[in-house]
Amino acid sequence: MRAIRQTTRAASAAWQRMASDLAPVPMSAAAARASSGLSLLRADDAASVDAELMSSPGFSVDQLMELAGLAVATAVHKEFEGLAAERGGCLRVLVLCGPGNNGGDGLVAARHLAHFGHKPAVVYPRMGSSDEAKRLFGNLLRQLEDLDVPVVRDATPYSADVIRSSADVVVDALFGFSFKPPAREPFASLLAAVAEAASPAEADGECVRLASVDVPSGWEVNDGPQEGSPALSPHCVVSLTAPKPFARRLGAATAHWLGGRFVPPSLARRFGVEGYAALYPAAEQVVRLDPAAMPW
Ligand SMILES: NC(=O)C1=CN([C@@H]2O[C@H](COP(=O)(O)OP(=O)(O)OC[C@H]3O[C@@H](n4cnc5c(N)ncnc54)[C@H](OP(=O)(O)O)[C@@H]3O)[C@@H](O)[C@H]2O)[C@@H](O)CC1
Ligand SMILES: [K+]
Repeated sequence: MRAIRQTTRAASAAWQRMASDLAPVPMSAAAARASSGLSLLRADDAASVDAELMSSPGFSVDQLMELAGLAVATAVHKEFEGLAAERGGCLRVLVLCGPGNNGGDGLVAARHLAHFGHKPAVVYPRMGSSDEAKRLFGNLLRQLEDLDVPVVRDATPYSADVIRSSADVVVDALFGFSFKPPAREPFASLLAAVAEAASPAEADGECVRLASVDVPSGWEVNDGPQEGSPALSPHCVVSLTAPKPFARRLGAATAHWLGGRFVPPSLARRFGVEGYAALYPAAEQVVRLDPAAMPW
């Protein structure tokens, strides 16, 4: 009898061990995001994806920038279609371009916005000084000149009032995933002016609409707005390749678009971002993300 009880106890313990092995283990939030392929791309991983695209699939920076800038222009056009209709179909778009590739995306976007029938103007205070930067950005500037898009190199006249009176929409292409806060001049003053111009003016509640390319400039890529520096509140963000972790800090009122539909699945999988490809409808180059459907 005692032997039977011992055998029964041993069997029950073995069963409990087996049952606990089979029970679903609660997933960490990060593991859940990775398994859905909808991870957020931290700044250093975004730089790695960029570098790998240019080494292993052999993309040139011109190719990627062209697709990124076209996605930005398309998202801006779609997001502000209602406003454009109120303005007779043509928006005055002030495109603020920084010294790196985020600024290059802005130069490309300005060209496509002109082709879409809008009226872009570019502020481009500082261009990279390497031979490669001079070639790449020099070509983009010449292409804008051919379309009679004005390019201003001095940012100092751009106060909040000047921005409000000269633009319906501001495209913020000042800094992307390589930004390290705090912003230095002349960008710090320009950011303060844009932040003010994009907040409803007390007098009439009118403000320019602000679209940020990849990252709202001045925000830390992984952590979001920084205390003590002017924080942009964009109406719309166009993430490229995959959203970065700052996306958790976007308010519900901010439209979030995704573009940069060029990452091969094998590379995307290695960074847990392969799920974004399925969100694009048919041949669209951009998709408006539904925050409720994102695991972050
Ligand atoms: N695969 C993709 O997704 C693709 C991404 N693309 C785009 O590239 C973007 C990343 O471009 P990126 O690496 O050139 O860097 P970006 O953020 O433009 O800025 C670097 C510049 O800013 C400067 N700078 C930094 N901090 C500063 C400060 N506090 N105050 C003042 N200046 C400061 C820095 O100067 P430095 O500090 O080095 O002197 C340097 O000159 C990415 O977000 C996306 O938009 C597409 O074009 C192609 C495909
Ligand atoms: K930006």
